[in-house]
Formats: sequence, C-alpha cells, structure tokens
Amino acid sequence: MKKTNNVREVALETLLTIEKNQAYSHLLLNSMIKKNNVKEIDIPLLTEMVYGTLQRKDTIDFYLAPFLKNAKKTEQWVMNLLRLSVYQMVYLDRVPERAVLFEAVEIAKSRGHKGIASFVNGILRSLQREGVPSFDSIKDDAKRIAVETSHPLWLVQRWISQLGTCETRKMCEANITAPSVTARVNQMKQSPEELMDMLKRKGIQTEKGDLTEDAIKSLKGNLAQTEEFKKGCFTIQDESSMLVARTLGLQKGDSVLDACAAPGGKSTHIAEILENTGSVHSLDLHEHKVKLIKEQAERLHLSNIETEALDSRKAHTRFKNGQFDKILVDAPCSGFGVIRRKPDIKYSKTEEDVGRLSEIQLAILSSVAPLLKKDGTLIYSTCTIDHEENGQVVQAFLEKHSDYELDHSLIDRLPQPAKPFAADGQLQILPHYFGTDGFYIASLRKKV
Ligand SMILES: C[S@@+](CC[C@H](N)C(=O)[O-])C[C@H]1O[C@@H](n2cnc3c(N)ncnc32)[C@H](O)[C@@H]1O
Repeated sequence: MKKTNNVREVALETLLTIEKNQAYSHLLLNSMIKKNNVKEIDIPLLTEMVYGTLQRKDTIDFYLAPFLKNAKKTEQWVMNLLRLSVYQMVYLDRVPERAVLFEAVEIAKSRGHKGIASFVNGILRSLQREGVPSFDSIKDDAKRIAVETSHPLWLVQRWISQLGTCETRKMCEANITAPSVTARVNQMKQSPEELMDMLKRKGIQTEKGDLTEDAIKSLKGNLAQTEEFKKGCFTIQDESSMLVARTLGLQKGDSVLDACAAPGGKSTHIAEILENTGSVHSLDLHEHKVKLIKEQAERLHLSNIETEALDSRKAHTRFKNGQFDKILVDAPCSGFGVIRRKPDIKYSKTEEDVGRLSEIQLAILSSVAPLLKKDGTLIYSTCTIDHEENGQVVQAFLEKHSDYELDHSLIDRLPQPAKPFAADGQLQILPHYFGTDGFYIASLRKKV
C-alpha cells in the first residue's frame, strides 16, 4: 500500500493484512502507524477502529448479511471497508454517520471505481435506514453467543462443554471489551504508592490494581512513554501474569530456570523478587526473542538474569539433574485468555492447534522435570482457559512423573482476591473475574 494520511485507509489496510494471516494485530498496528506517520492525535481512533472491527467481525457480518444477500461475491477489501464502516456506525457514538459514509465512498472510489462506491453507499444507506437485524431469531445458545459476541461457533461449543453456558457467555462478553493497561511496579526502586505519586506529577493518573500487590492500573496517560518506564521503575504487564512469579515461593539466592521466557515479563519479575541475588536462567527458542529478555533486564538494571536460545524440550541435555530450586514453564499456548488484547487469535486458532500445543507443553514439562531439586517447585502456567492445554496437560505429566505431585499450598502464595479460584494446586482466572487476561497456574512439587 502507498503511504496515506487517511486514518480509515490505514485501518482498512491493517484489517486486510491481518485477514490474509500475514501478521498479528498488535505488531502490525505499530508498524502501520510508523510507516504512514499517523499523527499522535489519530492513533486512538485508528486503534479503536482496527481492534473494534476485529473484535466484532462476526457480529458485523450478521448485521450486514440481509443487505448483502442479493449481492454478487463481495471482494475482500470491500467487505472489510463495509465492516469498518458498520463498526463506526453502530459502536462509535463520537463519529457522525455522514462522515463514516462519506469516507467509505471516497475510499471505495479511490481503491476501486465509481460502481463499487455506489454499491458501498447503497449498502450502508440501507443499513442506516432499516437498522441492524435482531439476535432474537437465533434460538440455539451456542450460536447466539457466537454471533452476539463474535466468536467462532466451534470455540463457543468447546467452552460450553468445559465451563457451562453461563460462564462461557460472561467470558465471551468480556472478550469484546477494551483491555486495561496495568504496570508491575519494580519494588526494588519504589513502592506502588511512590510510583503513583511520581506519575501523578506528570499528569498520568493511576490506581492500585485489583488482584496483586505489585500492580497499578492506568486511568489516563500513556505509561509506556514515560521517563519512569525508561528508567526501569515499572514493566507493562497484565495483572494475572503478575501472579506467576509470586507462586514460585522464591527465597533470596534461589537458582531458577524460566524455560519459555521471552519477552521476559516473568523472568524480570522473578529477578526483582530475588533483589538481584541468585540466578534466573531464561530460555527461549530464538536468538531474536532472547534479545528482548536482555533488553528488559538492562532497562530494569537486573544483573541476575542469564539468557540462552534453546528449545526447552532439550533442556535435560543442557543442565544437570537437580540443578534448580524453582522452575517456571510459562508455556506457548493458544492464547484464548488474551483474546481481548489480540482478537485475531479467535479467528486464526484451530482445534488442531490446541492438540499440537498440548503435546509441546507436555514435552517441555517432561524435559525440565529432572532438573528440579527435591522438594522444589515447578510452576506450569498458560494464558489460555482451555482444559486440554491446562488441567489435562498437568494430569498427563503427573501420570508420567510419579516423583511429582500437585502442590496444595499454592493457595497460600496467592493474593486474597485470587484464592477463591484456586483448588487442588491449580488456579484458573477467567477474563471476566477481574477484567484481566485469562490465566492458568499449576504448582507441582518434586517429592522428597
Ligand atoms: C507465553 S510466551 C512466554 C512469555 C514470557 N514468560 C513472559 O512472561 O514474558 C511462550 C514463549 O515460549 C517460547 N517457546 C515456544 N516453544 C518453545 C520451546 N520449545 N522452547 C523454548 N521456548 C519456547 C515462545 O517463543 C514464547 O516466547
């Protein structure tokens, strides 16, 4: 695409590239902003249009369906232009409908021709006149949740079978809300209250987190652009991710293996809790990802992290048996707990992916298992809510490793608000509990 300063054209191009499966939404959006020199003032609208349209894609298609039923096959870019326009018309009060229609017709003219412009104009005007169709015609629960909250039907059916209809609906509804921005306070430098004061003096408003003692939530202002961020006073991280390092029960001087560590969110948290004592050995598959961990460690002035590019399924060939006091496997997963932040996940992941991932998860756990000291803690965590990748992987691991058991004292290492969601050494946070990412943690103890 040529460079353009039209924010809706940038939004359209971003949506098209994501749909062709060429990039993840969060990474692509940043590069599109840079490439097109999108003005600072336009970034919130661009972000909202791209994420909003993606988050509600299937619902918008349901809205458009009656108006497109007599149309010939609609080209992919025209379909995305219609979705982008309907998103603004239905969900963005601050954008006047006539501006949406005008922009859509202009883009259709410049990208296509007059005929397409008149087709787009006709569809949008009909929808404006007649209103969107009601969901009442959809009688089946799973289908209705799928359409109303824009999730693939197979995923909704899968979650209903695992969580029940009521929890699934609440979770799917949470997945289409805007995510909050939270920061993990580097308590080696200052307390959360001190940081909140420092930020307040710069016009950034925050409040204490809902779930963990380490968290503050952003209410106004861009945390990532502050001096305090550059100086290592905090790390941008979701609150449920902040639970993980604390569940390891760290003691100063511990030797820790973080088997899937990039970009370093949890490794740096572990290193902070150890207050630069002990050692954190942080592995990830590729050198370019390992570099991200090093950058974070440097920013936070942490000297107790060693990084290495390694497939953790080979960790048993690289380290000695019983070498580590604590091990974290924050495994690669489907990411179904972070759909709110990365809506493309719900359309791109398949049932086969879930099965493939659970095999990798078990292989990583099996490879690191011998490396833990007796009486040591192995934490297995994922940002998914799928049983096949969570409880079932842990169960399969325990069946193969009789020297491990579920560690029921996990609950004692959790902050008060999370305790009701823990049982049998495992914790499952769903996105609607605290407005955080969905997250799973299992604590496994190596028997003495
Ligand atoms: C959930 S992310 C880890 C996030 C990280 N713990 C954090 O808090 O920033 C999973 C990571 O596992 C890595 N990974 C996938 N397969 C791996 C393997 N076989 N060995 C090591 N790392 C792997 C991915 O590259 C990805 O960075």
